[in-house]
Amino acid sequence: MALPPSPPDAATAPVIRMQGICTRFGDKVVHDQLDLEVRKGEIFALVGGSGSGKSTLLREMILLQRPDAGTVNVLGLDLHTANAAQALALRLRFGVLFQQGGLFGSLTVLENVGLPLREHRKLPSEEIDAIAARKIALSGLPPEAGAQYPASLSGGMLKRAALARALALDPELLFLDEPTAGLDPASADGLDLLIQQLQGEQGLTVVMVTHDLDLLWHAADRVAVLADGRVQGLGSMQELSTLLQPAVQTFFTGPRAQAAQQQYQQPPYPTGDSTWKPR
Ligand SMILES: Nc1ncnc2c1ncn2[C@@H]1O[C@H](COP(=O)(O)OP(=O)(O)OP(=O)(O)O)[C@@H](O)[C@H]1O
Repeated sequence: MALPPSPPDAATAPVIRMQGICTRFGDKVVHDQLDLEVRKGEIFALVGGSGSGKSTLLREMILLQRPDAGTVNVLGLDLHTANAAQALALRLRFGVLFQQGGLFGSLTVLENVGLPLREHRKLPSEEIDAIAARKIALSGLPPEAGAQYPASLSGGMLKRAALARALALDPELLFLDEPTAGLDPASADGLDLLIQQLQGEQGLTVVMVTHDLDLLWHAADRVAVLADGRVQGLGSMQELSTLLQPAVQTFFTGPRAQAAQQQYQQPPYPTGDSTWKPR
């Protein structure tokens, strides 16, 4: 007698499943029968050369764009057949940090972070401010940052404020488009740690597009390398480093790539510290 199918393992069940994705702009084929799965609770990175279709893929996951063919399923909802109400309900379950931050310059940080709550939750104003203040703290900003306007913030603080807003509605999924782009190394390192902390403490699934090799080595659980319209390699950076495909090897050759790998393999921890473990 045939055994019943085993139930999906909740720990590794896909929260995003893309199958047979084809995307074209005019004659240009960006995705060609691309398949991809993101598992619950992981930090998943999309990498690839310029124009390889990373941002387009991210836009297809967050309902900003439709592929020409294929299916996209996010948190159990098939985006192709979803109606407007289902799509809106899904949007409220994920947060997005766009590359430019996207904060409103005429609003304070506290008002910016509170905006999604004002739009989508019927809560008293004081409660919204209190939640927004908690998200600001969670994002590593000092409480006084809430009263500041975006123009007076540094690049690193702006990213954290935008992250606080992306977290306002307690998302299950967090999408990050080049989260460390344009940041000085110290701010970028701070954001690396924050992303890992959020994933660990809030149980978030994180999907990010990045070129930041340090972020990939230190934070990403799995990395998908896009080239020629498909995923050419998938795994941890350690696993990818053993693959020979040229599109994958790009991330492991050259002085910057090697410096990032060495830094990961020789972290600054006291020698003899047996409690330290690499991710
Ligand atoms: N709305 C659009 N209209 C026409 N072409 C587009 C559009 N959006 C993206 N493209 C093209 O699709 C290709 C993939 O773009 P995409 O932004 O997804 O690449 P990417 O991998 O994110 O690149 P980068 O790392 O440079 O940001 C590029 O050649 C781009 O010019």
